[in-house]
Amino acid sequence: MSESKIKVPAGGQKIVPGQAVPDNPIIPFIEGDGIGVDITPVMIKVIDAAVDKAYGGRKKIHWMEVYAGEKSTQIYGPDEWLPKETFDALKTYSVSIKGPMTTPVGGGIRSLNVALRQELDLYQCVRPVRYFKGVPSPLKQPELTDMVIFRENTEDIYAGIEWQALSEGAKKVIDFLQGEMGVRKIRFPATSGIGIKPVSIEGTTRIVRAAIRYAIDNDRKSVTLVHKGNIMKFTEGLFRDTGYKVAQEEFGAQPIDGGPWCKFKNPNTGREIVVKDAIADAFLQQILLRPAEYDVIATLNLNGDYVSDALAAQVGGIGIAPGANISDQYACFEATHGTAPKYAGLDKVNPGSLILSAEMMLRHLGWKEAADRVIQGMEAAIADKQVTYDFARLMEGANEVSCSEFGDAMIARM
Ligand SMILES: NC(=O)C1=CN([C@@H]2O[C@H](COP(=O)(O)OP(=O)(O)OC[C@H]3O[C@@H](n4cnc5c(N)ncnc54)[C@H](OP(=O)(O)O)[C@@H]3O)[C@@H](O)[C@H]2O)C=CC1
Ligand SMILES: O=C(O)CCC(=O)C(=O)O
Ligand SMILES: [Mg+2]
Repeated sequence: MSESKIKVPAGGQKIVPGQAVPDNPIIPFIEGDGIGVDITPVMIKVIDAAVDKAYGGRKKIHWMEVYAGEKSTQIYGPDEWLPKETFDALKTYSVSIKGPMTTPVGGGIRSLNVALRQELDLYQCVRPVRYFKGVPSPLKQPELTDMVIFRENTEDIYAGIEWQALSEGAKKVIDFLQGEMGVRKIRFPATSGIGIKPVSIEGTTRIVRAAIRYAIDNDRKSVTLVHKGNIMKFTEGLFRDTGYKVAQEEFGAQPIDGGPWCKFKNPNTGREIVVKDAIADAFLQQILLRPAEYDVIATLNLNGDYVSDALAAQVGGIGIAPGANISDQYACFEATHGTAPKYAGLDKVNPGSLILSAEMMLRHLGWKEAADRVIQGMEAAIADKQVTYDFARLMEGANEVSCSEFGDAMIARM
């Protein structure tokens, strides 16, 4: 067996699901490709400072680097994009954080990000979208956008089940569809690539359940099922119908005016939670024109990907868009954006999205006081107009700072 490349930090302890989080947890992190080299060290510095300021040395994260993506190929060998010991560490230590990883277009390796989500069954991609005062936005009232996206993270066309045009596999699938299933709608059968879109009752039930539970726990007003079920009836339509069923059967929601919208009383607060749906194209215009009408969003994998970036832009861009990938056992936090390769190594981009992803991680650990410090530092740095290029180019009188200087500006204001 080859020697482990992972150095387990002395003095740290494992987080065990179902048990109290230790004061010295070991948290594995993947640096990430592209701008990962810029944002990941800044995130660690900011989070360490927040934890220290909140707990005066009583609690401390023991960071443990694990490898995936380009760095992994340098350390383990040319074809080792996602080593087994990385998977094992993410499972063993339960809670982790990662930088972005590159996925080539058209060919080459399949997404490592998607592979991680599928392998660990991280079925909830949770992406909160909120406005920080002072951030430049294309909207007149960006503060009206306050949503939390629950994106299904393991199914859909995003699962990557495809056959390349002109390949033996594509020919076989097309022959089967035409010969055995009576399909007549493939316009150019000889030159089509083929993709499969699995959407299940089980997968939909668990993501919608998670979204509704979140709405209950966080006293939110509505959960909107976003789908394209008018066109893709047996996949996206199934998502909508199953979503309403979960609301009615598991949470006792009652139809409004004969349905399909329904509502139930939040058992904690007595306030009503409405469960409704929107067709994805209409939803994308509504979030711009009437954002205040949307709150918690439950949607399929590909829609969730598009909606995440669109909503991030409404509140100032992808530089401050955090996220979490969560299963019933594990959690791996990551920003919404990618590797932004043209900025890699320039100490330029906004580290806010990864820092806010780590802030979600602190709340997940129950370290609320440290998470509050992070928000305080972020709000104050932006209010003082100490911002990275992405905000500075759209703000009057801003002082443009580097990626690492933004982290320092946050720490100085916690
Ligand atoms: N979870 C993951 O690991 C993800 C990985 N990816 C992968 O990343 C690679 C690059 O994808 P790409 O489509 O370019 O999308 P990116 O999200 O990487 O970048 C697109 C643009 O968004 C802006 N941006 C991104 N991150 C930041 C930041 N931290 N601060 C400020 N601005 C930022 C920049 O805009 P501007 O040019 O205006 O300055 C950038 O050019 C692809 O291989 C893709 O597959 C993509 C998404 C998620
Ligand atoms: O895996 C990738 O490269 C892209 C993933 C992505 O865009 C996302 O999850 O938001
Ligand atoms: Mg995306």
